Formats: sequence, C-alpha cells, structure tokens
Amino acid sequence: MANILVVFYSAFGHIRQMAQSVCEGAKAIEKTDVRCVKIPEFTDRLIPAIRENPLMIDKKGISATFQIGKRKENYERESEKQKIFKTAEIEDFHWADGVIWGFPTYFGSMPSQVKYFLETIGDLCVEGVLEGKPAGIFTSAGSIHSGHEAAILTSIVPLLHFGMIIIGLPYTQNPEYLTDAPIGGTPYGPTVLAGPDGSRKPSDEELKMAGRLGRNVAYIANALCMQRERNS
Ligand SMILES: Cc1cc2nc3c(=O)[nH]c(=O)nc-3n(C[C@H](O)[C@H](O)[C@H](O)COP(=O)(O)O)c2cc1C
Repeated sequence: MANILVVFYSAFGHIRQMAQSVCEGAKAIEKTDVRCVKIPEFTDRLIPAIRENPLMIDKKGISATFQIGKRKENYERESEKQKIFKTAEIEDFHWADGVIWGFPTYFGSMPSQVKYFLETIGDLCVEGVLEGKPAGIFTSAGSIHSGHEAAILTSIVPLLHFGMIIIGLPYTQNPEYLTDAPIGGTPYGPTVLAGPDGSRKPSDEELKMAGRLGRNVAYIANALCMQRERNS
C-alpha cells in the first residue's frame, strides 16, 4: 500500500486541473492512497501587487497581449475554487511514499512560491525524509517555446537535494507528445499550454499524459514499499 502526495501551486487553474488527472492516474493503481494539497500563495507580497497594479492593467502593449485585467478576475475566481484543498504541511511529506509536484512555468523555472515553499520544508532534506521516494513533475506554460521543459529540468535539481528518484514520461507510453500539434507534453513530465492570455483549456491528450505520470509514480512507489516490507 503506497501513499501518493500530489502537491501543486496554480494561479489560474491549469495546474489544478492537471493535478486532478494526476490524482486519478495514481488512484488507478491498486492499494494506493492519494492526497492532493496546495502550496500557499504569497498573500501580501509581490505577485498580488503586480496583478493589481493599475498602471499595468491600463497599459496597452504587453498588458493587452497578456490580458492582465481579465487575469486578475480569473485569479480571484481560481483562489475561491482552491479553498477546498488543504495547504501542504510537513506531515504530508512524512506520510507520502511518492510525491508529484505541479506548478506553472515562470521565467523558465518554478514560481517563487514553490521555491520558497521548498526552502521552508528544508529540514526534510537534512532528515532524509524524502530519500529514495519517487517524484514526478508537471508544469504549464503560456506558449510552446517559452520554457516548460526548462522549468521541469531545473526543478529536478532541488528534488535531487531531497534525495528523490525522478520519474519522467516515457515515449512508448505517451505517443501524444510525438506530434506537430500545439499541445504540451515532454519526456521530462506532462505539461499544458495555457495560451499567452491564459485562455486555453487543458486538452484531453495533456490530461491523459498527466494521468500516466500519476499512475507511474504510484506504481513505482508501491513496488518500493513492497520490497521494503519484504526486507524488513
Ligand atoms: C511571473 C510570471 C512569469 C511567467 N513566465 C512564463 C514563462 O517563462 N514562459 C511561459 O510560457 N509562460 C510564463 N508565464 C505564464 C504562466 O506559465 C501561465 O500563466 C501558467 O502556466 C498558467 O498556469 P495556472 O493556470 O496553473 O496558473 C508566466 C506567468 C507569470 C505570472
């Protein structure tokens, strides 16, 4: 019996939707218990300040392209939806036999909310709580060519500091990403294209690949748990 923790940060909901598919994939493996928790927002700091900055909302150009004003409403609506999720706590990581991390791509890497969160749980690294446990990563990005693969690859580094075993998304199981169609998906982990203005919804293919990451991490976590029981 393995416990799988899906821990996510999502400002506009793409990653939350992917997280739900990851959970379903993990639950498909017999004897798997799944918990889905969120990484907390910076409530009173930089990010909300930028979203609410009237200069950005009123400007043409970049603000018009990225629809900053509309995004603020979407952000608030999404925060309401996420009230049903428990905030991640240290105990969740002790409970977990495998952890799947989801967050959007910000400047080709993980959002500062996620990096800050990892720093706050740094004791787990020193204590080896996550050592030998499988991990997967999924992300979202505004467009195809602006960093989703880099976000996953750079995020592998801190997870290796925690001693986690990284699980990717193999070619043979994921024919969907071998395509010239504008969809997410990489050998390093599932991704979803949000669109430059964030209006694109996760496609069936993207959700399917997210489910497979959940299933694979749960499968490996169960195998490791069984082996540990045999050896004990
Ligand atoms: C501060 C910031 C930086 C971003 N950097 C990138 C980026 O480097 N590449 C990209 O494709 N999208 C970038 N985006 C767009 C986000 O990736 C997009 O909003 C996100 O994938 C949507 O996921 P969510 O709905 O789960 O929040 C950025 C957005 C913000 C707010």
